[in-house]
Amino acid sequence: MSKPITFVTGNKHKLLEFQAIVGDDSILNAKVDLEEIQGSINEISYKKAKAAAKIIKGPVLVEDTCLMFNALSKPDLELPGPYIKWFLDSLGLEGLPKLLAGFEDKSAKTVCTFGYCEDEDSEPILFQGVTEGRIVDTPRFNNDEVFGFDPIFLPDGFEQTFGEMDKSVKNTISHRYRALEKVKVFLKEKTEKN
Ligand SMILES: O=c1[nH]c(=O)c2ncn([C@@H]3O[C@H](COP(=O)(O)OP(=O)(O)OP(=O)(O)O)[C@@H](O)[C@H]3O)c2[nH]1
Ligand SMILES: [Mg+2]
Repeated sequence: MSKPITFVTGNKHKLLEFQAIVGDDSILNAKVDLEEIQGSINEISYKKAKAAAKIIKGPVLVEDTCLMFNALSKPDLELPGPYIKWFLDSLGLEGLPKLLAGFEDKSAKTVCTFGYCEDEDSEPILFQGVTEGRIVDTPRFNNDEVFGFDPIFLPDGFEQTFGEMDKSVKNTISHRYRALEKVKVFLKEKTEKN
């Protein structure tokens, strides 16, 4: 029988969304804060997957999430991009939209990149999901517990930010959902081969 897969993340909100979207009890979880290199979105998830496989000594899934402000970005340079965690830490939800104060273009993208790695000697495989939207000036949320930048991201075609909408809605349009749709196809094909 093949070894169980472990989803490695230090973020409990990611884990809850992952479980709601994937609904597969056979996937284990390990709470490890993996080292995150400076680099492109794909390089970061690639290295996270390698590092996790080395620690877990078995097949792993990891993910890295970016928030990209189009006015601040150019091809292959997403900002705040993978550094959104540190921008959030230092500016807070109230401060982040101010980065766009001098720009008319408030459009943004959330990008989620899952990495699957069979073991530390294998090449990680990446799966990406993107949701387009824009940044609102003032945080808007309903849930008691706020997840990251959800309250300032308004997905295209919706009137509620990720922070206001029901989780069941976010989990059918989010960057994480779109990346996991690809992961699910991959895991299904892998199971069928074994
Ligand atoms: O509003 C949000 N909606 C989301 O859907 C979402 N997904 C991630 N984030 C935040 O963006 C940063 C990513 O950094 P990140 O990918 O390195 O995550 P992390 O360090 O928290 O966990 P991990 O690296 O152990 O998996 C962190 O501040 C996360 O809280 C989100 N915020
Ligand atoms: Mg991280």
